[in-house]
Amino acid sequence: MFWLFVFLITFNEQFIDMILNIEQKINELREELNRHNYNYYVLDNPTISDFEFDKKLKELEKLEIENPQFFDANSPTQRVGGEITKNFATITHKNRMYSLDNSYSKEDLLDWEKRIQKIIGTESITYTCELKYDGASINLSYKNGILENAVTRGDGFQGDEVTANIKTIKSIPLVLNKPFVDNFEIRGEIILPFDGFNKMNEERIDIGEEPYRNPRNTASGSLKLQNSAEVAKRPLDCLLYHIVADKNPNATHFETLEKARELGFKVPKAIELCNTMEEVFAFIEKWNTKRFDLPYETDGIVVKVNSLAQQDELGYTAKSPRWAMAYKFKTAQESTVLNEITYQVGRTGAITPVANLEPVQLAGTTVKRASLHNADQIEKLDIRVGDTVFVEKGGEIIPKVVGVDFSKRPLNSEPTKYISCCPDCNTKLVRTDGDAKHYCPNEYGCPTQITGRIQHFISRKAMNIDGIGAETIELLFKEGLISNYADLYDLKEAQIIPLERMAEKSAQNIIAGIEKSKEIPFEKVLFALGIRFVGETVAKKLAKHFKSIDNLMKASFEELITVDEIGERIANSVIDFSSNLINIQQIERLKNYGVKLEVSAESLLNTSSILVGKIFVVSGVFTHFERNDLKKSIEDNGGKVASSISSKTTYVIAGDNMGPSKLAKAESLGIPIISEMDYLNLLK
Ligand SMILES: NC(=O)c1ccc[n+]([C@@H]2O[C@H](COP(=O)([O-])OP(=O)(O)OC[C@H]3O[C@@H](n4cnc5c(N)ncnc54)[C@H](O)[C@@H]3O)[C@@H](O)[C@H]2O)c1
Ligand SMILES: [Zn+2]
Repeated sequence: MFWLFVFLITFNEQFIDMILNIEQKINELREELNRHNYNYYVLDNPTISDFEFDKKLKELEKLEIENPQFFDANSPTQRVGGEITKNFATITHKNRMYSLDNSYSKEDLLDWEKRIQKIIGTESITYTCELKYDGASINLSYKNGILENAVTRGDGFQGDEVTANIKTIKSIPLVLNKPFVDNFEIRGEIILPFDGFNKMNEERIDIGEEPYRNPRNTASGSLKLQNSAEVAKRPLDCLLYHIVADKNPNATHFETLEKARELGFKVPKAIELCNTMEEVFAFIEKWNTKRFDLPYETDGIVVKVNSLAQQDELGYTAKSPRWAMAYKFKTAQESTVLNEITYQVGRTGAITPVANLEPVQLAGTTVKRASLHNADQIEKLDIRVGDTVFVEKGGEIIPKVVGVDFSKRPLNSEPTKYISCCPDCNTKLVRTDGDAKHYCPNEYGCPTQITGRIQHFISRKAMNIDGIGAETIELLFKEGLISNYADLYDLKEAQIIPLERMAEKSAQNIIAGIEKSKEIPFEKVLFALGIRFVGETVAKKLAKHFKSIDNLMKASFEELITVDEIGERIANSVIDFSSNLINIQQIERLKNYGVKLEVSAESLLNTSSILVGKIFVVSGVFTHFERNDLKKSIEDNGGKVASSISSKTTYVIAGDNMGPSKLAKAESLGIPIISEMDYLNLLK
């Protein structure tokens, strides 16, 4: 009896322990997943892979189903992951926005089919198969054929009103070209096609900034920018996949999508009707490889019950429709051995660590090198030479190392020590607060920075010098013929002919190309100078505003930041450049050689000085002008455009939907608010 008693107590204690452990585990998982949701949706900066995230979510789901006493309506399994922000007006969705249930295998899809067959009471179900576009979800509301507003998914109940940003996307119709029901919502995904993404990154690399990680996070981050003129510069697009309408005249999802396409919406062509799961699997197989040819990222396919009546019957769980199921493709990932970490120096001195890999086949290409981003990334993932690492390739140009297979770590492995000195000139590297990268500060003595700067100077978007390539610059530098871009204009044919792989003809071409670059307009010369953070667009703005290098180099910090879109960081960089003696001397030399360092007479002709001394703030959406053209017109006529209202503002030009805070500020300071027609009258 006594022993039985002891047994029962211990058994009970063990049981209680187990339950406590489960509760703790559930809480830990919930906390962790909430944190990842925040990083992913709010910061657009995930710290684990989607696969890992989904695995943890499934683990939590399983524990919750097995232990229903710990149910919580706020669990990440019960809620859509996004959040609303304080930066935009909050709008409550008329119809809730859901997420999608995910599956990774054909068995999962067959299980799903069984579940829904049981609910509907029939075996024969027709499906629509679509691609799953990887971006940020958006809900567009149309009233009487006109776009009323655009709202992000947010937490599914409420989202951020980002209409002004969405209006910058050319493929979204503001007015429908055909009648449809008076009120409806259409849902889609805001994406950033690879082309545009890669171009944006080239520009960032050009001005010495860290490239964006992937199109999805960049698209989603773009939607949350405060300045829609900035959004307009990003080549976003919108792919539509769902209409919600009280009086939808169509009986099926497929027909509704075709209707949406007729109305002028971009509905991708890769949509198919499937009458069996076999056909669904064939669709999956086809796109599993064809997806690499698409101009944008897809992370899977979505299978939807086609009949809208059956969709109604199936309804929704707390988080997703029962009538749809996503099937996720495995990311193109391989593991291979990391042989060496090398470090590249950019023209701005930024150091980039590069993984040199045992060659591996990945999504149709052989990968030998992959990006490691920066020191933090190496430390966070604990990447070491000799490790077997996972390499992923999306549509980005450079594949990336995403993790380590710790089970294969060699016994003698040692943590990676990030370099502390420049691999090229041995100068001690610096890293400023808030900067992810290390820099070599030896701007004018570091060989790679010197040649990098000259290579940038001659590049196509800059001085566009024919006849010289990157290797020629290296050769000329090595031979001691040039050590900065001004030296190019001193080169003589006779100095070039004797060099390796050179002949009279090539030497002539080089000299002719350099000579011709003297015709390149000032704005391109300004870009070619390689001032940090002064990319192509900023160079244009500065050239237009200051008209000559002398004016620019004399400009004060205050004057610089009054120029539209020039912030403190660029202003400081221009001032640093202008106060450096080496630069001052080089600019003087370029001037003497006849390089264009001021705006030419003809480009001054199209302009007037009617608005000189007047400062404008432009707010809202306009009918006659595109916002950027309006700004250009002000500047062309000598006026200045400022981004915020102050006592110095002369006029505020207001279009539709002017922000209420701007309106209040203008009124409180007594600044006249004029329409675009009033503005045109000013020019007469
Ligand atoms: N790595 C992380 O830290 C982290 C954190 C949170 C979420 N995530 C990832 O985000 C995803 C979860 O996000 P989610 O809730 O947005 O779900 P989801 O992206 O898996 O699927 C739902 C969304 O798919 C989109 N979609 C694209 N094409 C569609 C189509 N043809 N039809 C219908 N919808 C379509 C819709 O916007 C919809 O809201 C998971 O893949 C998860 O791994 C990752
Ligand atoms: Zn260096």
